[in-house]
Amino acid sequence: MKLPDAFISKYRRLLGDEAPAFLAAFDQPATGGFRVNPAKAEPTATIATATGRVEYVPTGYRGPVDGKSLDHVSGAIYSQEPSAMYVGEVVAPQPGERVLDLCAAPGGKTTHLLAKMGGQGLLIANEIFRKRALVLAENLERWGTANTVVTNESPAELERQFPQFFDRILVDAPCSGEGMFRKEPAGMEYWTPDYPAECANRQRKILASALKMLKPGGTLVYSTCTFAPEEDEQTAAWLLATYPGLTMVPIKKYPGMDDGRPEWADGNPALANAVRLFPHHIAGEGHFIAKFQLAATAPVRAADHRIKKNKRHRKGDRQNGLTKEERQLFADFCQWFMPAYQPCQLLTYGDQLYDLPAGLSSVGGLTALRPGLHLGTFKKRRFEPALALALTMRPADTERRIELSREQWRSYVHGDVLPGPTDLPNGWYLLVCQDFAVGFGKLVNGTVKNFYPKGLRF
Ligand SMILES: C[S@@+](CC[C@H](N)C(=O)[O-])C[C@H]1O[C@@H](n2cnc3c(N)ncnc32)[C@H](O)[C@@H]1O
Repeated sequence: MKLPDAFISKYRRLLGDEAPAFLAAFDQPATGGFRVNPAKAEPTATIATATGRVEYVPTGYRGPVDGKSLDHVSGAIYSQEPSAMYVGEVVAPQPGERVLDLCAAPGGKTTHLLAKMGGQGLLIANEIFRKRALVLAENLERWGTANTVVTNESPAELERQFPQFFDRILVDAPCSGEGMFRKEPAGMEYWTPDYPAECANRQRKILASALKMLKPGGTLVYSTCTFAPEEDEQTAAWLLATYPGLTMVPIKKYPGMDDGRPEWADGNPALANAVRLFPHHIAGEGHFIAKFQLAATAPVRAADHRIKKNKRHRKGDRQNGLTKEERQLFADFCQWFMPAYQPCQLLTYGDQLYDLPAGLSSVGGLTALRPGLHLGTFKKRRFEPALALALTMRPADTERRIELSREQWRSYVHGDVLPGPTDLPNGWYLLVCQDFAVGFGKLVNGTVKNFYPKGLRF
């Protein structure tokens, strides 16, 4: 790979004797991997093609991912290169906590955090760029999760809405991406000797917002996929120098992981608590991770978070934005399909019905692409369940299910109408293939009408 000359001389200077091995790693192929979704059936077909486990991530494997496979499309796996997987382990969110993933798209780390939270608590996944936020929403929908709100906001706007609110915050920052050069060599075109310092400036602004949202006693994880000390140790040093309430939390180092380099910043020995994953020491593309804890001194904010109500939904006989007719339609659907379902807080956005996770009383003040679990759409006098709901379910969660063969699943994701059982009553069914919930179908007199979203068909 033709690396920029200034990049080569910079790392020769920084790494000395190690530089040849570091630079040679850029000529090796990129490392692939995937994590398994613990909330779904085991993706045995993809695991069978794995080349090994990721030693430091219980759900992590090395190996290729087929983006059109049943395992991927049903959200049983997420494709992620191995060194990026360590970030979720370091954040280590607990079930029931409030977690913010501030720079979340396309969602690799978010899905990892969600898996660790086991469906309990609240996760806000934010992305500043709308197009990327839409991809994030789609990836999280496939992973299948009820306790997530996807927002498309600037860190500064979120900071106004969530003062001292979160137990854990991840800032997986936009960076100079030197660890992505192998996978996406085009990234080198943006690289100049000054680029890391420009990125560092932006990172400091994002981190300043993040800290305003962290509860006293809470933890902040800062990570990048670059090797540049300006963004890595020097940003961590800036945090410690600027916020006296912050201390660095030591991160466990597995074989092949390096300490942070205090000498690449202001010499503060605490910086050694950070971790560096270098591609010439451990198989992966490369990452820097630092973890901080905020002192538990300031008063903690009250538990319930209130933001403006969505004005659209205050009129008439509406409760939480639902008309009487809509409430009835959804109750009828629940009775038929999921009688045990206990919604947290139903809420409508136009004709879309969501279940807002506990801990938020509304998302009216935010640009929320997914204000919780997308349950479905109200059409003229009927309710149509959403793919997102199907993908949060285990087949055993409903008796209204129809098994598809692998060939039928291929026809389903292609958008075809399928032959169905003739001995079942008409109505909505969860379609299941090899223990994975794959979507909804409507059985009408022995035919399964296809409700797989048109934009996802292949
Ligand atoms: C390294 S990527 C995040 C990757 C993601 N965490 C994952 O694991 O899939 C950084 C993200 O920060 C976003 N970003 C760029 N500028 C930003 C800003 N000023 N504030 C917040 N996020 C920003 C980028 O659009 C990008 O999606």
